[in-house]
Order: sequence, then C-alpha cells, then structure tokens
Amino acid sequence: MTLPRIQVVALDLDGTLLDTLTDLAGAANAMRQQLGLPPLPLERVKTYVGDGMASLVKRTLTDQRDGEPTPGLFEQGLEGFKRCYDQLLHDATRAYPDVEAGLQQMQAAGLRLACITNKPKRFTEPLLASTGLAPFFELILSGDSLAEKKPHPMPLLHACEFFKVQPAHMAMIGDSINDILAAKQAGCLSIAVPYGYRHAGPVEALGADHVVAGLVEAADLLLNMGSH
Ligand SMILES: O=C(O)COP(=O)(O)O
Ligand SMILES: [Mg+2]
Repeated sequence: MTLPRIQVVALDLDGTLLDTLTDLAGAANAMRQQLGLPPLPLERVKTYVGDGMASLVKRTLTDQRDGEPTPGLFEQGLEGFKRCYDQLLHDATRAYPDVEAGLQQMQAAGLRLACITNKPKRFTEPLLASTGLAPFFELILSGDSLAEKKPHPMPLLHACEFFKVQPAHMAMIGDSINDILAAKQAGCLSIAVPYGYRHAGPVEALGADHVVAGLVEAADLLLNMGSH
C-alpha cells in the first residue's frame, strides 16, 4: 500500500487560524497605559507578534523590535500584559474565513491535525476551546510546552514522534517566517498563508514550499498531492 505523502498537518495559531491582533494590541496598550506610556497603533503591534509573549511584551514596552527593557520594567510589563490579555482574550478574536471548512476537509480526508503555536498555553487552550476549534486537534503544542519554540524544529519533531510519522509526511501551515524556518529545519513540507502577521516583506519572501490563499486551498493542495 502506498502511503499518502502528507499524513499530519500542523497549523500555527495567531495569524493563521485566529485573528488575535486586536486583543493582543488591546492588552499591550492596557499594559502600556498602566505604566504611563501612550498607545501603539495596531499596525505597529502587528509587526511585533510571532515570537511569543516575552518578545511581544519587550517590543511593545520599548516600541522597538530588538528592544530590551530593564528587568524591573519587563517584569512589571509581563504581569500587566498577562492580566490584561486574560481579560481581553476572546473579545475580538475570530477564526479567519475558511478555517473551519479547511480543517473539516482535512479531517474528513483522514489527515491528523496538530496546532503548534508560540503563544503560551494559558492563552492557547481557552482560545481554541472558545472558538470551537479544539476538537480538531489531537495535539496542541504552545510556546511554553517544550524547551524550544518555533523557529526551532523541536515542536515539529515532537509532533512527528507523537503521530509516529517521518517529517516528510507532515506539513506545517503558518503565516510567519518562524513557521517556515521550523518546517524546513524539521524536514517538513512548508505552506504559507498571505494574511496574518509577517513583520516585513511579501509572503513569497518567506520561502515556503507553497503559498495558499487560505485553509480550503491548503486542503485542496494536500488532498491533490497524492501518493509517493
Ligand atoms: O504568540 C505569538 O507570538 C504568536 O504565536 P503563533 O506561533 O501562533 O503565531
Ligand atoms: Mg503566526
């Protein structure tokens, strides 16, 4: 029997499954307000998302991509951000169009699904539950589930072990360079979506194996890839 080329699909959360930007920016700006800082525009915060919570807090505290707040300010910011995001988590966050339909098509075709995000567990799990997406995923790996997060290949390799597949039989779908780098370093197929929170450049510059408009197109692509 020939195996289908892709058996497992790993999906990124922020900017791929869910549009979380308004609530992330709301929490970052509430944190800034508590510290006497003026709000940042949404478009700016968008360029700061993707490397996990600690990095988002450092960037939104300093309004610099490589900014390093003092340890005291960082600690205050982190506590403030967590408290505010706990409150705002579900307010404006929605699944992107095509997400549910695409996941349904993948699942109906026998593909097994994982969610691999850099977002901390305390936010990932309630969001997947409230948006109704949790039941699609056999495995959910957050930014703090393992010792390393994307762009490190560790979470993807962990998923391959969990599903007992070779990396070549897993695809990673994401919106940012971290998803594509993690996929390449793990030896998985990489698929990029053009919406979401890339910090710079066109989607083609990510260097993914494929670019799709959304998850329905991703499902079509994977289901048409056929067998070895
Ligand atoms: O929390 C983040 O930095 C973004 O997480 P993501 O990996 O789901 O895009
Ligand atoms: Mg993302």
